Amino acid sequence: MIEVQRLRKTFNKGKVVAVDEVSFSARDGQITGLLGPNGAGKTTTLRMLYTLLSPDSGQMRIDGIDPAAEPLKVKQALGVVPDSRGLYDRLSARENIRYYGRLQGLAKADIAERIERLADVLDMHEFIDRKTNGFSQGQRVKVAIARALIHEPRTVLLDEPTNGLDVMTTRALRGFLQQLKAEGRCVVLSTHIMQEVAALCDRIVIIAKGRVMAEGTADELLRRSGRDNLEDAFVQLIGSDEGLLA
Ligand SMILES: Nc1ncnc2c1ncn2[C@@H]1O[C@H](COP(=O)(O)OP(=O)(O)OP(=O)(O)O)[C@@H](O)[C@H]1O
Repeated sequence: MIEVQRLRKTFNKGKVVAVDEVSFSARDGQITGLLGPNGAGKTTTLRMLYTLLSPDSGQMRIDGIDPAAEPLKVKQALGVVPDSRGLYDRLSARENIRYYGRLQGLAKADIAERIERLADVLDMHEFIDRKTNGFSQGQRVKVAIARALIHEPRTVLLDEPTNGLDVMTTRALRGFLQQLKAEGRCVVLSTHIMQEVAALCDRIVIIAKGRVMAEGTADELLRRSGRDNLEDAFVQLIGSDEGLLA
């Protein structure tokens, strides 16, 4: 469970307000989507949650833990797929994932067994022992996801996870995220693709210009906007369709 209250982050000595009093919650057993155009503040919000940035003000709790006060504890509780997938190119996929398992303090045998399981569900066997240098986008995302999940975190944050993926890989990834949800995990993803939130998310947090414009289920957002399709509802709630992809 994630709870965010009045989170604020500025850059360039306060001139750029990236995140402006953002509040939302994300529950276990649900997929929550942060939907917003480019530059809305999605990545900055996620970075604060996973302790890469510290907020100027506001509160965050992940399963009751404050990332600012207990960053190590939060790192153990979270699985993160960041926007830059950041793999070690000279290591194989298996070595990349194993390295994270070791950082999380897992036993070698457990890591080996979990890598096999993740390679099965993410269909990675064909490339698991190749160096990641030269990997396709889809292969890189799969390694980043396996790496994020090696310690079986309760909460999973994914920054634009389907960016650059083809239709088949996107479908497979969506199925995988549904599986994480069915296991009772709290899944939060950011995207600027409307179809993605419509297809996948139980709750949608619409962000634009650093602010939450609306939050709710797809049905609630439709009702609130008075529109009969999500695309029109999003445009109505954000005030523009600039930067959003259908
Ligand atoms: N390190 C930084 N220094 C200065 N400005 C930044 C920094 N990081 C983010 N910003 C600015 O903060 C705003 C929000 O950026 P952010 O990356 O959070 O948006 P986003 O919603 O993730 O967008 P996208 O969909 O393009 O990834 C933008 O105006 C961006 O230029």
